[in-house]
Amino acid sequence: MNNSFILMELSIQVGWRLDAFTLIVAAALAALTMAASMGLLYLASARQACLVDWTVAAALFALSNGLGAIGLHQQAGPILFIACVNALHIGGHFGMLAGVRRHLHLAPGWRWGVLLMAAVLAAHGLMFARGAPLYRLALFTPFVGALNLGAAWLLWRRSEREACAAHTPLIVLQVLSALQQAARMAIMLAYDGRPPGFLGGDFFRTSGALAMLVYMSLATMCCALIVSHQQTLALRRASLTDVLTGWLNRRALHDVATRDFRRCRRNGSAMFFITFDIDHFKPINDRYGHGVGDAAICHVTALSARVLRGYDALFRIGGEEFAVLVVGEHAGNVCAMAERLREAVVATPLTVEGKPVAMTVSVGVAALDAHDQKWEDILSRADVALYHAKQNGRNRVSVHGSDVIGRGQAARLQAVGA
Ligand SMILES: Nc1nc2c(ncn2[C@@H]2O[C@H](COP(=O)(O)OP(=O)(O)OP(=O)(O)O)[C@@H](O)[C@H]2O)c(=O)[nH]1
Repeated sequence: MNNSFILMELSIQVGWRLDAFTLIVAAALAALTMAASMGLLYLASARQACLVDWTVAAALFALSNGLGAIGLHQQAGPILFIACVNALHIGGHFGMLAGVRRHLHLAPGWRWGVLLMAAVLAAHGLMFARGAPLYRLALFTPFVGALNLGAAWLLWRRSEREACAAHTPLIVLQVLSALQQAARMAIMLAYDGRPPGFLGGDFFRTSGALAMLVYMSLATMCCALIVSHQQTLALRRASLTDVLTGWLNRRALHDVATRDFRRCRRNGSAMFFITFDIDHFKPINDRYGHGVGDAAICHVTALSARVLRGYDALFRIGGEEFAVLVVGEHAGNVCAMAERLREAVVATPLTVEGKPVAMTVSVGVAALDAHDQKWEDILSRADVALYHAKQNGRNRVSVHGSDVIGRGQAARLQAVGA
């Protein structure tokens, strides 16, 4: 049974009375609270731009309800007054969608929102819209429903896996809002614009104001939840990322490698570490200064990331030492990848003050072994191979374990250990 009918029944049995004017004032206050909450959250710390859209949306709702309360108090208003109430209301729903779009890194499209509000104002000039509230409801409900469902659909389709839980309440709220608007319109149409009383008052106004009050209260919570969860994710990402290169740090290495080691052990998949270190890096620092040293590190990581495209497990594990975790690849491909990495650094010198500065890297490769107890065992073998590459003249790839090297690569790569 529809919620509205349940409440009608209850109001008759229990004798509830909620007057529309009080409800509209309460909805305006709830909208003001949301505007203040979103605005303060933006100023206080979060600084997420979607908060600005949601502040504007809530302010439009507050204005719409405030004007609605004045109109109701004066019992009637000119059509321009009603047009402003409706345009602001639809603008508020557009603002909710704009905030969702910006949160998902899409353009908020406020230009379309302003056009929509202007079109709503202009539509009140039509004979049809000048008539009974039922006609306006029939005209505008599909737009509000589309805005509500559009926001829900975007959140559902474009949510990252780790943000799903925080997005779900707003998705549900937007869908319920669209359903509520459709149910309200259907009841109005079914009773030809004159349904029985609702909670002791006029159905059209009382149900609309009550729905608005509930929507504003819940939207405040849903939007705040999304923003605070986003902030938590950003902090977590920052704690796992190296500031200079944007590569993952040692803490992230521990999390990712522990998870992948267990999975590879279970599935019997291959797992490799490629470690590499910039050769003679200290002289670059000493000669050109730390700033150029930092640029050299970024130069090498950018080149490596291009060669290792598709592998996002790239780690900075020391000052100028890096590791790449590769899972499920053939040993031959991993060795070829390590060689391409070395070649890319040789082929692309760093430019300092317009002059090329040659750079090279030494690379070590090791694979998961049947006796390994932990991922650190593979990494330390890759480090042994890297040390071997350094000892044997640098600018070369050494692979731990001759069995890891394919026959085709044996000529170019050096094997270390058993
Ligand atoms: N600019 C800059 N230098 C760093 C950073 N981290 C470590 N270093 C420097 O990197 C240098 C590493 O020097 P070494 O370990 O002697 O290695 P190397 O000179 O590259 O020699 P080999 O590795 O043996 O080829 C040290 O001078 C560190 O101060 C950083 O983030 N930025």
